[in-house]
Amino acid sequence: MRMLLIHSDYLEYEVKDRALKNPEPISEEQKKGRLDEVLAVFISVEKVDETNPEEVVEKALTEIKDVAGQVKANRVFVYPFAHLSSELAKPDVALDVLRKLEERLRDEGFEVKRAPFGYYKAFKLSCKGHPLAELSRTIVPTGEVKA
Ligand SMILES: C[C@@H](O)[C@H](N)C(=O)N[C@H]1[C@@H](O)[C@H](n2cnc3c(N)ncnc32)O[C@@H]1CO
Repeated sequence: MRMLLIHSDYLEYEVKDRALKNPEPISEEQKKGRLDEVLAVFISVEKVDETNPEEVVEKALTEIKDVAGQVKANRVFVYPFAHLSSELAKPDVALDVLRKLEERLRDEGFEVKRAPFGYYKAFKLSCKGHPLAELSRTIVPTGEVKA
């Protein structure tokens, strides 16, 4: 899994078109979304993650909690983003991982939104620009090699 974490004044998105034959079903209200004062986490779920998705979710949770603690963010925006890796996991595995990560972040007390999966989306982001505002993390199941 590859994550790009951007501490932001806000992140907002608007669904434009489907990017997969079977995108995630969404309600009318999910077609647009915004969070202010948010840690935006752009995520590519990778093929290697398929060997142990549960472990990758927990490792991603640990990393996000660590960064959120450092930048003092209590809101997280989980944003499916297929452009951080050339070794993408299958969509059904990726969606399951992202849904589980969203759930676990909520368990830990974060206010969480997740952008819809399988769509082209317009988005606006305002990065805060402080030294920890732009970070990346690579996570793999134990025993796998980071590409
Ligand atoms: C396109 C661009 O504007 C938009 N932002 C986009 O990336 N859309 C992606 C993700 O929502 C999702 N998706 C599919 N596979 C994956 C994966 N392995 N990991 C994460 N997302 C995935 O399916 C879409 C097409 O790849």
